Amino acid sequence: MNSILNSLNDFISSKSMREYAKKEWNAILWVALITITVLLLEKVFKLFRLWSKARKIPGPPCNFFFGHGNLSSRENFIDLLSESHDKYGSVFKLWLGPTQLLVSIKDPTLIKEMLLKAEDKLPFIGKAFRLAFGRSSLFFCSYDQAQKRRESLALELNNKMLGKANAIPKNVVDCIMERVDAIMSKGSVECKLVSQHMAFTILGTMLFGDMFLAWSKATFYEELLMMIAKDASFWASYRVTPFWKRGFWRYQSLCTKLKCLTLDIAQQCGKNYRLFCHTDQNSHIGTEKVGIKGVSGAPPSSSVEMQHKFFSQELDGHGNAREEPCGNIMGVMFHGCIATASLIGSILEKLITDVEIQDKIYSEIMKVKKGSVKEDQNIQKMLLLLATIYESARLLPAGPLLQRCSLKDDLILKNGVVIPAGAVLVVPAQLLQMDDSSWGSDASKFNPYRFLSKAGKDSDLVQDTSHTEEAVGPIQGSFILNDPNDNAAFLPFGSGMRACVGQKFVIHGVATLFASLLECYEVRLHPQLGNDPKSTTGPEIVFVRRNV
Ligand code: HEM
Repeated sequence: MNSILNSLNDFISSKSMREYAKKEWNAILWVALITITVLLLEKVFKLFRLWSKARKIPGPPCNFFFGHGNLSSRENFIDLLSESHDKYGSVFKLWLGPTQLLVSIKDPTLIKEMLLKAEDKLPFIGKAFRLAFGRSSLFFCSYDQAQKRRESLALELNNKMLGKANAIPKNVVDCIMERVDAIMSKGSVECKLVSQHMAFTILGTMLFGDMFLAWSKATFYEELLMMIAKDASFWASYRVTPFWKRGFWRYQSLCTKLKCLTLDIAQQCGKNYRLFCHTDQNSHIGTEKVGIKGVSGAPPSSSVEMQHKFFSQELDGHGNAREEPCGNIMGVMFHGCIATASLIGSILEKLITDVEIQDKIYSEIMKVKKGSVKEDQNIQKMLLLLATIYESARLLPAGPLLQRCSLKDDLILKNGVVIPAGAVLVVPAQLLQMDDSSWGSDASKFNPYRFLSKAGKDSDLVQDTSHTEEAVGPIQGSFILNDPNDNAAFLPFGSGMRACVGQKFVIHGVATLFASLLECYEVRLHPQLGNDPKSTTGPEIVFVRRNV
């Protein structure tokens, strides 16, 4: 009897347990269903919000659900933007997909406003850096995450490095010149290759110090960086990271090698700094021991201090455990080398095509040198050289678009246009930098004098001095150099909240390099190999030693 009662009890309790479990399960399913519905409704609501706000921005009609995606893959996207701006005005929209809105802005005043207000970058750019170099804060899409590191790098670059007469030390320039001599002994050089090498040496010594010049793995590092640069955008363009592709893993192994090399040289730099500080600052032993070339006996310079600060922050992940050690160093090397090489290449090309300007810059360099008691180049006085750098940057073909977005808030421009949050904002910088309305009728021509004004009359810009008496001789005293950023259509370094933090450093560094280069050499187009239209490496050039 007892056993019957027990089994009846068990049956009832297991039945109520089952029912309880069933109810629990149903409740979980309901909660999941409600959550998914809320999330979907939120997405649909956001989509309607995006569509209704975007409706007010002019643009080509879009009858296809997937938008103008086919147009964005048109061979020359810049031509498409140019045509659409002519048709729809200074702000227009394109749908790249049902949820992807692109807004292009061409009016300089609106651009300035937008670049100040839109603080975030496109997730695509952050992804390219993250896939190659791991998580880092510089080049991160959200401004909040990048701000602190941006500010510290900008402060270190601008204050400490520019406190000196030259942005890059003389021994670095000498090292590059030695390399140019060695290349020249073999004949002509490819413009692209020599520019890349110059940029790499400038950036390497800026970040890693003088020991970078003697680093045996520097050539391999340069090759690795260029291989990664070739494929970075391609792998980042996948929506889902393509772990199943062999090519992706080959790319990842290149990135891992680069990380190991960066850690290696960064740790050596850290050790060097400590050794450097522990030895008697007035003795020569310290620097010889650690192999620092060309600075024997000098106390730790501000640039060495900067490197130490940069490395200690980088090696300990800048206090953020989620950051890849040295991720920012690799990012700066990557972006800095490519962009600086492109600028140096652009200057070299302009100098070989405008020999008259090259001769004038040479006279200017010699005049400044004669009047200077110090061995350092006095770059600030080389106005035509600096104006040539600005003008080459203006005509720089690299980076035709600036890209931004505002991840959280809508953007309201002064002209009343509301750009919904999450839209891709582009500025066709290349179009703007060659626009007649901002630069005059000779906008597409190389004319460095557009950045010079007659002294005493601020607004009196030099028009075309190529045939005037003044233009033949050096120009200091009678001219002043305009701030290129005064013209809102000067955007080779971007503008606003996410503008390039390396602008001043690069302009001064490249000027120092060219002042030394042009003092010793004339740069000429190779008479036979010169301009091969099929060449992907730029024109072949020769450096002809001057008889001084
Ligand atoms: C000729 C050389 C260079 C050019 C033409 C250049 C150009 C640019 C441009 C166009 C941007 C985007 C700006 C924007 O969206 O408004 C940028 C961002 C940046 N540049 Fe450069 N750059 C050069 C060299 C350098 C160097 C040498 C460094 C560092 C030492 C550097 C550090 C940065 C950083 C950190 C950013 C990212 C800012 C951010 O996303 O918050 N750049 N650069």
